[in-house]
Amino acid sequence: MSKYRIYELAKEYNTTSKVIIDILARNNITAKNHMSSVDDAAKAVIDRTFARKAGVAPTAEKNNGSKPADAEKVSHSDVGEAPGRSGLTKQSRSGIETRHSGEPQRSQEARSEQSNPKQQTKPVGHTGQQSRPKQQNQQNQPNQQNRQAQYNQHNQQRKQQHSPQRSKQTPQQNQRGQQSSQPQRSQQTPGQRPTGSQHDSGTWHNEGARRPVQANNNKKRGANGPKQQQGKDQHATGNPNTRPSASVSTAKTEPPKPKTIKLGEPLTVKELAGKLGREVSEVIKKLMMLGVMASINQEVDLDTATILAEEFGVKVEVLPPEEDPTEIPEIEDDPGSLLPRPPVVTIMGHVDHGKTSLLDAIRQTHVTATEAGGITQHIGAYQVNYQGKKIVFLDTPGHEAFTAMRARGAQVTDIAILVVAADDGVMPQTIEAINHAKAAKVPIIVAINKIDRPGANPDRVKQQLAEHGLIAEDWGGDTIMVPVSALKKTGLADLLEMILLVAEMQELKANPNRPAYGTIIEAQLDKGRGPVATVLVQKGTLRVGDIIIAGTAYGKVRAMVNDRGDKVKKAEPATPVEVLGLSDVPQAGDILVAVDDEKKARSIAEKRLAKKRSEELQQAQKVSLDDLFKQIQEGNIKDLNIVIKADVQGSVEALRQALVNLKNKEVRVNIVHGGVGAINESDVMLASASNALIIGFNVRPDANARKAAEAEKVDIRTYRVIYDAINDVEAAMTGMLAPEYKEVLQGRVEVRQVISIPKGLVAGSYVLEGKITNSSQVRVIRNGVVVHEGKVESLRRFKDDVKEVTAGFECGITIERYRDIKVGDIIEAFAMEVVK
Ligand SMILES: Nc1nc2c(ncn2[C@@H]2O[C@H](COP(=O)(O)OP(=O)(O)OP(=O)(O)O)[C@@H](O)[C@H]2O)c(=O)[nH]1
Repeated sequence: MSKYRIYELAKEYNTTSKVIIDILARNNITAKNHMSSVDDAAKAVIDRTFARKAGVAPTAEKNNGSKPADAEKVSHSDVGEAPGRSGLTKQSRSGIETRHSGEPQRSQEARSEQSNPKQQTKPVGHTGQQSRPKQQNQQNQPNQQNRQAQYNQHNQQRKQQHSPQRSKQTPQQNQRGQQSSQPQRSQQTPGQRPTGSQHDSGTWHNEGARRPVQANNNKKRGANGPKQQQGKDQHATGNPNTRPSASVSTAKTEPPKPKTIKLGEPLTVKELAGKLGREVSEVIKKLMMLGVMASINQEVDLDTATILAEEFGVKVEVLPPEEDPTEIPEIEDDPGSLLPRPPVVTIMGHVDHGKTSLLDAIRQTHVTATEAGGITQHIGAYQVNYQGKKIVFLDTPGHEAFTAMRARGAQVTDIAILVVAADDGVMPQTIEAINHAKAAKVPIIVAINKIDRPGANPDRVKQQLAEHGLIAEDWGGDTIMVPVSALKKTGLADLLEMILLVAEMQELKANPNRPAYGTIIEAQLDKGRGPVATVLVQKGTLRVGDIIIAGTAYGKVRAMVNDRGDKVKKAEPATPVEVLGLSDVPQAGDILVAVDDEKKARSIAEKRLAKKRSEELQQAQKVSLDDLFKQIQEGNIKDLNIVIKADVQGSVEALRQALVNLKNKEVRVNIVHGGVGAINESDVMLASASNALIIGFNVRPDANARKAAEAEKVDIRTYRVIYDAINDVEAAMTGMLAPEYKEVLQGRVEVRQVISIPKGLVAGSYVLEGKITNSSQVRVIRNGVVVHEGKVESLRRFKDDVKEVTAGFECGITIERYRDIKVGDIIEAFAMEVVK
């Protein structure tokens, strides 16, 4: 019969003597103090009690307060002594240490859950702590199997009782809790180890250090990641005390994941990932799933960014676009402030159909005649009074001006008058004019002109126009067609009446009581008056003294002159006036706006100028034979557009055929236009618009074309031999165009003695730096001035010809066809190298 001291039992169970005495007392066994001895029966009671209560904190112990140090000891030894636990990282060990030393709250919680030191092995069944029971068994010998079974059973019960969420664990997790996890662990990669440790309460505090690896693993494991996250969350939820520390460490290591982001403009994938708090790779992957292939620095438009953000569960707040500093916000007019205004009319039509004649006829009949003594001044637009109502005619016939303005965003015309000669009928430019007016959604009134002519056939004109969608009213359509004769001045009143009628239907209105807004119709630099611009005021009233900005020009209105040459102080809507006082000559179609601050006007104008310059620089990117190959390589050019001009049609065709056949894998030659005659401005404009280069064979560009080509950065190449043209284009396409050279300095030589020989002069010299060779090009410099440039004729050391002489050596140099060498001259040796 063995005897056991109370203190020995207490020591065995890592508890206090009082706990042992209390347990014995409850079992009617008396033990006075820690030195008291008890028999086997009492020992069995203690063993049973601890085995049964494993995992439950005995009240007595709670009351006594377990010793954290004890708990630590167990934990440490558990971990530290576990043989073959290489999978348990140092991190998780240190995690346990951290838990006890740095997180008293957690220790408390751990204590309360694990009052029994054996319960330190609570995570049995969790992958990270498998060896603990075993190790514990080494320490606590009796009834170990029994206790182990009881412990496991209890542990399972406890999980179910105390952690409702845990019961929701995935089967896998439950399995882990019940079975030995060794097989599972063996399946895990080292990177997965922390997952098991997650269930080890101690490792929560080490999350921060481990998280990046985990994040990686999650990425690698794909679907496993969220599951593990879920498991972790469950754990955290099931154990409220652990939650704060867990969430704190999460916040520390993971980028914040916003619920809402603000986007204002397209941004790169990298920037977007940053805003979303995601890895760039995640964003790229999601984009790929959306069918968008993008690299890290590629821009994503707002729509795509919004869809992508929503995929991540992030709401997007779209910010209004940033204000363009070169733009002046338009003033919205209150409908109540609008008053009727005169219509603005443009006359269009085919060449020689009588546009100018018609304009003149109207002006003479209704301006000069009605305004007695009035001098009609050409300012690009004029007002006509008819039946007490005003009509503004733009005195810039032809659709070029009309479309040029439209291209600049200015819509000045309310009504288009299409002049068609009754004898000639519809011609190519008539059709163009119809299309331009239609594109601008401007109503058309047809003036069938020259009805006085013997061959005039208005019905044929109507017939032809009907084919282009303009059906005369008397034919059941809605296009007003007025027969007129500009020469005989007949039908003009009818035409004006119709203009007023159409204008009335359009209900043209503007607010005269606001800062002026208008369009530049014409502008030029006047020798005496400086920049002069004709402005059609469209809204508001322009006054002398107003601060204005028009395109890149700005200034203060110094004076205004109307179409009759009168000085005026103000111009109301639909009034054309000449304006003086601008800093520069604006372009036709520029918008003129009156602003309140001259500084602001200047600043905006300067910004516009800078913008224009940068746009011009971009224009320089136009195709040219010199950089064709580079552009092809950069993928900028797939079609090489060419305009061909030649002296005869045969040459045009020959060139066209030969050039088209030059196509290769990367680029295809496309002849946008081929014509006979000198290269003119219109060829250049066409080439500019279609990013083409111009090839001229036996023709030259005229002065205007040259100027335009310079301005538009259009490459013009002229040839006298057809094969040269073909060879050049071919060479440019393959990057074999005659190379450029650059100068490379080889060395500097000082002339110290001049020796006269029968053939000429030898410069007895000393190479100061670098070298000079017998094939060097040389520059003779005297007192800093270049006095000669040529080539080395001979290079000698003593009496021998040498190929080169380097720094620190003397030599004799003769220079081709140069005899004026002097002592003290510096000879610069250089070579021309090909620029790659
Ligand atoms: N018989 C007759 N001749 C006219 C009439 N109108 C214009 N002409 C003549 O037609 C020719 C061309 O007239 P323009 O007014 O210069 O024609 P346009 O359309 O302005 O021509 P471009 O400015 O070159 O486009 C001139 O010789 C005019 O005298 C008309 O009503 N009857």
